[in-house]
Amino acid sequence: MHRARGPRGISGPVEKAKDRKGTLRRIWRYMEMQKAALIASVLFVIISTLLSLVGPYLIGVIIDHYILPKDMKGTFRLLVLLAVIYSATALFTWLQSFTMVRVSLHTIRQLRQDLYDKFQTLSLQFFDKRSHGDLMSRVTNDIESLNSALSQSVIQILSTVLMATGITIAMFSLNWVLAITALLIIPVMIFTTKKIIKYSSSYFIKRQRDLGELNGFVEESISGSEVVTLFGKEEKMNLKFSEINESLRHSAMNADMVSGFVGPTNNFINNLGLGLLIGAGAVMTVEGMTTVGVIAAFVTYSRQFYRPINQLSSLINIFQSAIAGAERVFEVMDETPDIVDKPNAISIDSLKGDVEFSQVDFSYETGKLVLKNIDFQVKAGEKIALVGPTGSGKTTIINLLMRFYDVTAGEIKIDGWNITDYKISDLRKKIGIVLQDTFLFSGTIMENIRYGRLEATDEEVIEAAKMASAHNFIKHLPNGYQTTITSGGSNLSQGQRQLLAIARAILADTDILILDEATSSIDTRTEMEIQRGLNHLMEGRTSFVIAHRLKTIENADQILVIQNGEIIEKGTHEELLKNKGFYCRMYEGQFSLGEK
Ligand SMILES: Nc1ncnc2c1ncn2[C@@H]1O[C@H](COP(=O)(O)OP(=O)(O)OP(=O)(O)O)[C@@H](O)[C@H]1O
Repeated sequence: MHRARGPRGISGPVEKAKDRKGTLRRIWRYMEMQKAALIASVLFVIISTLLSLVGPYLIGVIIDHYILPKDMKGTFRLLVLLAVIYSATALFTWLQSFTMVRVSLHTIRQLRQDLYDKFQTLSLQFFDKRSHGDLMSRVTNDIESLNSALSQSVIQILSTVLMATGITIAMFSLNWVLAITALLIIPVMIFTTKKIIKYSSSYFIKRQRDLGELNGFVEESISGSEVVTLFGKEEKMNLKFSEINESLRHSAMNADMVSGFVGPTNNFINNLGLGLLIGAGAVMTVEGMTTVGVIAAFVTYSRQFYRPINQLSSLINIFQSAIAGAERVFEVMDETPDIVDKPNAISIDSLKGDVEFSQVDFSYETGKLVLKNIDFQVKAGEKIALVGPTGSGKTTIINLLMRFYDVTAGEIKIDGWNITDYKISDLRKKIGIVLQDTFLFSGTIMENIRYGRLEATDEEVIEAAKMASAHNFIKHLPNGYQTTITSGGSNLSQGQRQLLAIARAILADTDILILDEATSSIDTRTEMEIQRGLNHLMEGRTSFVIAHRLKTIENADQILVIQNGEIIEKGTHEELLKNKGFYCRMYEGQFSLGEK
């Protein structure tokens, strides 16, 4: 989430962590690994703060004891000392931020790694429940805001507090009347800043909302650009966009204008305070209660004092929202993976391919059964077709077989063992999928096919492409197997993408195969090639085919007709036709539409 931030660090409403202590403790556990660097950094902060306290004091001494008595040599000597002190301050400030950035980056790297590792262990069920944008934002924004909080705000908060304490002590030890005069101005400053922030925060909320709406709108119109063009809605979208854009300009302007008052107002109050200090100092000097040098020291101190105090509230805000972000990251880390290997999970090199579903029930959300009493057996090497209306549960059966989800009741066995007995990664490796929407990544055709088995040689890749009937079209591409595919494969036709997926699956040579047939129409020639490729692929392998055109499954060993999560008919094509049930009606429906 983008956080609106006004000038001079004034921000919109700050999100607070629910369990701040617990989250801090966990962040600490990460930072602890860098203990030495952390201690060094704190030490550097203390040294640089102490050094910057010496400066103003020394200026007072120079004025009173050297400049006023006209001791030029002594003045010069002390000026050199002052230069050394200021240089050392700069050096230690740099050292302190350098070590802290290191600590922070190491911490963040570990955190990011842990979060990524965690993602790998979570099931699809977890990802179903959350928006991808939200998860992405945890990996990027939340971790990044923690990074900037750790590398900057923590140290700044510490140095501000140290500095404020140090200056207060120094002021009181120099002259308590002047100290009280200088401090008087602080409550006034805090009070006015608070008032302005309170007034501007409603504008910030509005700006944040407008910004969110704008981002959402842009995201939608980019991802839906085809649909927009198709329906000729460009003009309407443009109008809507300029409306939101204008609204954002308006709210951002209000927010920035109001918060822009803070800086000048504080400056004004600062100067007022300074005037007061000098006035009081002048009277006291005349009365012999203080010296010009002390006034000079006070002026410098109060400059050093007000600036960090001004920033403190925004620093604390940054820190708080970073803690809230960290809490969201930890939330993901605390998810217990619901699908894990059993302690003695079996490793497998190969599967024979006997599959059995016994009275399997399943629900994605508790209480809403998507599959009811699914019961069937498949012998190794058989071809099983799953047919049924959309939403009937065909993909869900496959999801269960791959163990993307675990059954709610009943059991699934492969080669006589419950699938929960196998190592999940082994099981998934032995089951190949050719999906409707083939996943192609940007890279060459060769690389995309090789994704099926990374150690395959070029010859093996070409052999697989030949078996898949993909070789012909690849050969005619400008760069053959070296042709680059744009991400998602948009420079290939749907049929060509399917052929590549088949080649990939042939290369992967898995023991069980799942085919999700393409729904979109493909020209007859490519269709025949795909069919030929698929027949090669399915030969001797247990294959599950989610079929949309019944023509392609006439030769299946078993057809399961699914409706509303139940198997309503089961048998071969001929048997089901004879039954004159649902399948028969579907088949005749497609036949009369000329699909046969
Ligand atoms: N991740 C999910 N979370 C919740 N419900 C889901 C999820 N996936 C699918 N469903 C629901 O489960 C039911 C079965 O869906 P499934 O995808 O298995 O149907 P399908 O037969 O494969 O449909 P299609 O032919 O359209 O692909 C549907 O009602 C669907 O809305």
